[in-house]
Amino acid sequence: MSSTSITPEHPAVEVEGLRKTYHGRAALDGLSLQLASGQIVGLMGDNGSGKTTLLKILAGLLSEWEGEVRVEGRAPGPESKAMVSFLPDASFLADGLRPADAIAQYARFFADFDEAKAREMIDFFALPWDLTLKEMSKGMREKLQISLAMSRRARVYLLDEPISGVDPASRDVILRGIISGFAEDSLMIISTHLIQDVEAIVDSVVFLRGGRILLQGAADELREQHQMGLDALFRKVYAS
Ligand SMILES: Nc1ncnc2c1ncn2[C@@H]1O[C@H](COP(=O)(O)OP(=O)(O)OP(=O)(O)O)[C@@H](O)[C@H]1O
Repeated sequence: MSSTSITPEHPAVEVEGLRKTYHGRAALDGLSLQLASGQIVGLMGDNGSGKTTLLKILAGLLSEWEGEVRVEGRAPGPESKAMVSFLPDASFLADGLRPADAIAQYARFFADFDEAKAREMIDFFALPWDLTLKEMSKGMREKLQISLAMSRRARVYLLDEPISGVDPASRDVILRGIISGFAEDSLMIISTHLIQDVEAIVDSVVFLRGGRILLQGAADELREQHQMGLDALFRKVYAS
């Protein structure tokens, strides 16, 4: 992906000395990170390592943290939020909505939302137009939410565990949908435990542990340097 990207003047995401505590305990502990656009980044880490906390801060959904955060050169706020499409790990749509209602809701909320693209993705995923979210399976809901999140013309896409809880065949379909929706000059960060599943689509990875970066780099370089796949590398560095 990176070979066709344009080089922006500033990284799409810049984080310096980011610290976030909950009840005095650090979820992010002085984290620094710079990510250029034009790539898909795998954000990986064990349970509680701070992935969701980081994504929520980048999405402008959490306050009361210390450090410097810039998204497309702006501090998290209304301006940065307009450029960020965030897919939370839990369902965020009302149970009674059907796909067309959800599309209408997104169109009202987001100026950069492309309704036609959302319809295309929903058809790509072969989702039923007549079912409400409540009547859909978890995998179907996940696909619908991904269709909506990917149909914004955002500069930064933040996907929190987009393939957790769906069967392996659906994971592949979801990842294909995600790639088809990815504009190559934007930045996408995908948090996941399922490294093997995303390995083929990520350009670079960030491994978190205890709210800090354990390892970061281009996927190809890490594979070459360590002579192993990212999944094996993850297991090795987290076991040590
Ligand atoms: N609302 C909250 N109140 C208190 N503690 C929280 C809250 N949200 C997160 N934490 C704590 O912050 C730390 C980081 O949590 P976070 O959800 O960011 O990790 P994660 O890497 O996304 O984990 P997982 O892989 O399990 O989803 C954990 O210790 C968690 O208990």
